[in-house]
Amino acid sequence: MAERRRTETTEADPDFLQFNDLCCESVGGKVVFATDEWFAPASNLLKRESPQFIASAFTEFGKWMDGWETRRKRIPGHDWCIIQLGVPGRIFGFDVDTSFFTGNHSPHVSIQAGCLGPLSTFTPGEDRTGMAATEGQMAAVAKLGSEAWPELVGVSQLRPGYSDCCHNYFKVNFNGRVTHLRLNMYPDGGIARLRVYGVGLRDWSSVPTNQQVDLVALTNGGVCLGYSDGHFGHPRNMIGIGQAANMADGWETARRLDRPKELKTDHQGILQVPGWEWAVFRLGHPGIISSIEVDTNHFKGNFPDSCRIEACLLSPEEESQCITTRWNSGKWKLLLPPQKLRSHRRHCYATSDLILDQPVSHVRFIIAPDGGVSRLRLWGRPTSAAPANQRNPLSKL
Ligand SMILES: NC(=O)NC(NC(N)=O)C(=O)[O-]
Repeated sequence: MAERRRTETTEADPDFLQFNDLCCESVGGKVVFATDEWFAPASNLLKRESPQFIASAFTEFGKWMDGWETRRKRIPGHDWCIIQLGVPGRIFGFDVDTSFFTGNHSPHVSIQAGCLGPLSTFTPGEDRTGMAATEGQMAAVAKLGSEAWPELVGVSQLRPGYSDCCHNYFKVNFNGRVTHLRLNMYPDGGIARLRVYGVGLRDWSSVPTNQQVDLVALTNGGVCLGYSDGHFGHPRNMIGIGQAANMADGWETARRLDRPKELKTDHQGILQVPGWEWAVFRLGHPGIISSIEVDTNHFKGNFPDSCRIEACLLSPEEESQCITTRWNSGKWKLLLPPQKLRSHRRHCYATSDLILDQPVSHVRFIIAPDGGVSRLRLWGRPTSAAPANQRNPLSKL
């Protein structure tokens, strides 16, 4: 039986793991080229789910592996692939996860970054019968000049995919906007997943100031900067693309242990409980929020009883202070008063439900007492207030 994995990070984990995965297939990331995909396709690198191992699974090419695995190279060179990020942005770190690749993991890796327009795919795809990508595909991809892209991770050793050492974390210090990555493995081998942690960077100059946009969306540069509990699902899932696929694609907390033995409600039917859970987001751009959507899709026996939303406008310096004080800022103002929530349902709040019409840059989403929410949408129009913070706000340095 599969082991239940802990979704929360620990103190020892790098801070960048809190950011969004910009290359996951669920946000539109795709592999556009790979030199070789003999044992397993490079698209597996971008799967959302954790890697699996099925001891009895074999294909006509060899052992079935849940990752990208090339053949043992018998010609000069090394294997590499080009990945198009689903959300272009700034990258703060990588996890090169070698789970289950033991004896066939790639011994070394490097990662380069490019900034270009969308590409169509050059991959060998299902054709794994050649020794490598065809000459035509190699010639087409050579025009990208990817071998000269800036290096975000220099040639580095990878640990094999045993459960206690399969995560190979690399911190990145690079200010540019990235659209594509070149992942090099030396000389060949297997990697289970590539996670690219960062914050989306949208070109706001092309967005008219009267246009309503979801200011917290991952695609628009929204990012979760703190939360009280993410036992079953990280709050950043709420700002993902489209509807949530299942409960794992939403924010879900553990059951709070301080719930009274006997529950009581107030005159609005809202439970009177001592505790709540919270998640703070920085918007992709400061703006005035005019409508809100809170979706409890998939959360049927575990939706929160109620929610409320606070908001404020913070400078980068104030943001840093808030992070060190766990967001106990005196600046929070109520945006959406407490609302009773319902099971597996989209709740839409119009301008008349909101009690703040000032520009804001950060929101605190509060649920009581606990439970799960699949999506949070904050529709509004961007204002000319200060641009979003560009450095890593969670950096411990
Ligand atoms: N037993 C293996 O995993 N062998 C090979 N890999 C696969 N996937 O079959 C290899 O040689 O790297």
